[in-house]
Amino acid sequence: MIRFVDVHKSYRVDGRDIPALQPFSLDIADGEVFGIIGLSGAGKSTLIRLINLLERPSGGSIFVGDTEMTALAEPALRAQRRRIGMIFQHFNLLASQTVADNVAFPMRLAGERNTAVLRTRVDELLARVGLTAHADKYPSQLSGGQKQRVGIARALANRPSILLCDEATSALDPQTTASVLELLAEINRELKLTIVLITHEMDVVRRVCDRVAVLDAGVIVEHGAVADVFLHPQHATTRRFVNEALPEEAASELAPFAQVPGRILRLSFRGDTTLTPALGRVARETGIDFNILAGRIDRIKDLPYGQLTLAMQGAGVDAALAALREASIEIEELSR
Ligand SMILES: Nc1ncnc2c1ncn2[C@@H]1O[C@H](COP(=O)(O)OP(=O)(O)OP(=O)(O)O)[C@@H](O)[C@H]1O
Repeated sequence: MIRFVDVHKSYRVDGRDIPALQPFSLDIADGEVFGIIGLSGAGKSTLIRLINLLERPSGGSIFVGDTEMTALAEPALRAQRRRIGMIFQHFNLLASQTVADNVAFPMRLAGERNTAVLRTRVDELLARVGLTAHADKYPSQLSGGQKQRVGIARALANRPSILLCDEATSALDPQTTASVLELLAEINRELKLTIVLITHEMDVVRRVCDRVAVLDAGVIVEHGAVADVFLHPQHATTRRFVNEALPEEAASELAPFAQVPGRILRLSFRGDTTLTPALGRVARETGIDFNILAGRIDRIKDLPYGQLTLAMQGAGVDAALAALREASIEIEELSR
């Protein structure tokens, strides 16, 4: 468990304290993928760097497991930091060292000198990230996605229990982003590692995170299970992020429905309800008519979900809505 208790952070600039994070408390559970999303300057980097105390909080306590990080002196803190791996937007690899030496670097730093041990571990890590054939290359000979895989292998070298990802896919194209996110999900599943990632893209959150916190100007305005936040965003900033990830839905809300007869409804299906023909059955049973205006079927991490915006008409609409709710379909009435 990573636990923030009444933590806040200000930076001192020209003798003045500039607040970066307002007081907050937050728990991140062992083994989960936790996303922190926010616009530039919202405080994401500050928040993630508090976990390994690359930034010290101005107040409050931070715990990793049973250890109060904020109470540790420098040598003990260095030892604790080895339990926390980190990857970065611009990879931060050593240009003059090979892939294998980059991966071995944190082990050497931790005092490992046995070349056989180092080689075995490096081989194992490079196999995990799919770079066995690239061990003797230099970073400049690799693509962005390959560099980030080296970054991931290096971050895992000392067998951390937490992996911090600081905008790890922001410099990558969409296809490479997808494959790096898939690798992070696999590492989370197989190594049971806790992953905390910061991003400004809701799609990154949708693909890999279990829970998410939304940061807006230093304040956590919303946090919860990704499916809940995604399907029912409460805060204006969250809605903006969700609309970026679901452009068709956003467009459908703006479409001029004035010409369409009936009540405009948005139905959300999650998990098993996406697989049942509930809408057809309810329409037959209640005699309503419906006209589909927009829709999408996708996944939130491993959870299939669907959203349909439709116009529904007929005497049986209220009975139909009750029957759909009975079938665990969420319904929102959209105003025109
Ligand atoms: N070392 C620093 N000294 C002074 N102010 C800082 C420092 N680091 C960050 N800040 C300020 O703190 C606020 C939060 O910055 P932070 O980098 O945490 O945000 P962010 O959400 O990660 O932004 P980005 O996505 O642009 O990296 C900003 O107003 C920023 O200018």
